[in-house]
Formats: sequence, C-alpha cells, structure tokens
Amino acid sequence: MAEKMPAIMKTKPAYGAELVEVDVPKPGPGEVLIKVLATSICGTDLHIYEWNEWAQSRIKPPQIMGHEVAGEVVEVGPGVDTLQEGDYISVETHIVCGKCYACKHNRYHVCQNTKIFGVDMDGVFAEYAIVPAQNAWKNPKDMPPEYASLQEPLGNAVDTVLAGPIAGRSTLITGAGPLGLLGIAVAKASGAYPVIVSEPSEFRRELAKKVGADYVINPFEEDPVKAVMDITDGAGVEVFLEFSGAPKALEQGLKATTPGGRVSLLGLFPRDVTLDFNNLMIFKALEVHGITGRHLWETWYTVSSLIQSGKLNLDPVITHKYKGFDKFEEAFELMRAGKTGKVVFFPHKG
Ligand SMILES: NC(=O)C1=CN([C@@H]2O[C@H](COP(=O)(O)OP(=O)(O)OC[C@H]3O[C@@H](n4cnc5c(N)ncnc54)[C@H](O)[C@@H]3O)[C@@H](O)[C@H]2O)C=CC1
Ligand SMILES: CC(=O)[C@H](N)C(=O)O
Ligand SMILES: [Zn+2]
Ligand SMILES: [Zn+2]
Repeated sequence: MAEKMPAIMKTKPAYGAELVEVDVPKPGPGEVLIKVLATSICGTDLHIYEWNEWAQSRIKPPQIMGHEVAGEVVEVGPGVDTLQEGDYISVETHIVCGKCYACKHNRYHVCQNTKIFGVDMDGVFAEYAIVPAQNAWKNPKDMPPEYASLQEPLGNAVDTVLAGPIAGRSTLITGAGPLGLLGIAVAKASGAYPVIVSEPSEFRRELAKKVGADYVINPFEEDPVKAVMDITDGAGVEVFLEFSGAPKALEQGLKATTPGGRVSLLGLFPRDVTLDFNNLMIFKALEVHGITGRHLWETWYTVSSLIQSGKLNLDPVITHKYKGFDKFEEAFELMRAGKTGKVVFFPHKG
C-alpha cells in the first residue's frame, strides 16, 4: 500500500477546497483503516465547501472532507474485535456517547453528545480513511459500492418516509434535491400512491419523474395546494414529506395535507419560520414528526433490505460518477448549481 494518498481537504477557512497529497493514516485503538471504494457528496459537504456560517462555526481546517462512504477494511487497530481485514463496510456518521439521557432511552439519533464523522474529524474524500469501528456497518459483498455509499442519506429518507404508514397513501414531497429524490424512491418502493412532487428546478423535476414520481409541480408557476386538491378530489394528501427547507413549501404542504394526516419534516430552514399553527396544524389534528439522522441501528437494516430488494430506483438519482478526485471542483460547482442528483467519487483509478 502506498505511503501517500490524494485527499480533498478543507485547507483554509475560506471558499473551496484543495486536492492534496497526505500520509496514509494508521488506525489507533478502536479504529480501522479502510480502502475507500466509493464516496458521495452530501449537502453538508457543500456547506463546508462554500464555507457558510454553520461551517465557520463547526469546522476546524485543515481537515479531509466527506462522510458518505463504502470501503474495505485493510487494517484493524488495537482492541477492535468486531471487524477484520476484507470486511466491506459503510459508516454511520453519528458517533454517539451511549451515556446521555437520550442514549439511555435508545434515542441514539438524538444523542446530546453526538460527534459527526467527517464533520468533527477527518473524513473519507481520500483513497484511504480512518473509521471508528463502533460506527461501521457491514455490507453484503454484492452490493454495488455506489449504492452502499448512499445508505447514510438513504437512512434520512427512510426515517422521513417511514415515520408512519405509507403503503397506498397519497403523498406530497416538497423538494427533489438529492434527499428528496431518495425520498421519492423509498416512497414508491413502499407502495405510496400517488407520489406528488413539488420542485422549482426543471432539471430536478425531470429526475423526480425518472425516479418514479406520479405527478410533478413547479411551485413557482402553479399553486401546489390547488394542484394537490385537484389530484386528490379535494381531500388533500394523507402524507406530507418536507425535503426542501423552504418556508413557503412548508406552508403549502401543510395546507395540502388532509385533516388527520401525517407530516415528516427533514428539511432544515435558513431562519425561524412564522406559521399559522392553529389552522394549519392544530385544528387539522396533524401528526408531525421532526426527522434527524437515522435510528440506530434499525434504519440501517431497513435501508440495506430495501436496496437488496431491488425495488429502490437509485440509478436516476446518481447523476454524476467520477474516477479519482481530479475533477472535484467541477463536481462541487455542478452540485452548487443544482445540476446534480447524487455525485459519487471512485477514488482508485485502477
Ligand atoms: N434533518 C436532518 O437530519 C438532515 C436534513 N438535511 C436537510 O434536508 C434538506 C434536503 O437536503 P438536500 O436534498 O441535500 O438539499 P438541496 O438544497 O439540494 O435540495 C432542496 C431542494 O428543494 C427545492 N426547493 C426550494 N424551494 C422550494 C419550494 N418552495 N418548494 C419545493 N421545493 C423547493 C430546491 O430547488 C432543491 O432542489 C436540506 O434542507 C438539508 O439541509 C440534510 C441532511 C440531514
Ligand atoms: C451532518 C450530515 O450531513 C449527516 N448526513 C447527518 O445525517 O447528520
Ligand atoms: Zn451528510
Ligand atoms: Zn448520547
């Protein structure tokens, strides 16, 4: 194995990142070294690349970026007995404490001391990476690495879509970014019908249709609430899944939800949101779920089974694949322009 490797690093507290040569790391106690087979860009990586306010408050350069990954264990650190060389793994990004009130109530996804892999420490945009053994998820050998790398964001989509009954239910999804597209795939694989998608980007509406959306709406050209009422004969949808983080989408989605329906909120809003809670939520007796992270570890079992079922239409979601990291700036700029679904790097060119 080489002594040095290329890595995409946030080298400075400023816009962008650099492709640098760094030492291949050694695993410490409780860690393993993986050969990275595939790694995908998350919206959070884009925030770090753009160096927005959240990133400035959280990231300590210099740091290797990336946290969505599939890789092969090539070296096991001291004290690790759950993994061995050759294991094919992906990584849960939330490193939880196991000691806080939330963890003691099996609510690991909201651990109050969560550290995030690839956010609070070096990540996986490299040929090799160090992974905490406690956060490794073992993959079936025949799972394509690009699918295996998507399991972490698929976990967000699964927890959003499957927070309540979905089979046969009319469903509205607002936002067809990478996560919303994964949400469409999970909803269709789980029997939702019709799946109605509201998304202003024509490129992403087309992707939404390819993934399986039954109807797509441009909320900047037509009233999505009226469109949903027309489709549902005036009833509204049983399930509203918010994947955009746009305050207007939230309000429209609540208006389009049938009284007594279910709402799952994953999108993160840029600022506080003012809402007519009485009429849009309380008098409609809506069931509302805040979604974050993934339930550990049941969501990983659900995601892996859904992928292995062959019912998840993931190929249209993966719009860009790159061998090596040479064109990483192109990848980030395309993603920034909203001209991608999921972007996957295969670090090893051989
Ligand atoms: N709660 C959690 O644990 C997590 C939440 N997130 C959040 O989930 C959301 C989705 O993530 P990505 O797909 O990566 O984000 P993204 O920003 O790529 O996609 C959001 C989509 O919403 C669309 N949109 C904007 N205004 C809209 C409107 N009025 N109506 C309908 N669609 C509208 C945009 O065109 C875009 O395609 C983001 O807000 C992200 O911050 C991401 C990861 C974890
Ligand atoms: C911070 C992240 O982007 C991560 N995907 C998560 O689920 O928390
Ligand atoms: Zn992420
Ligand atoms: Zn905890």
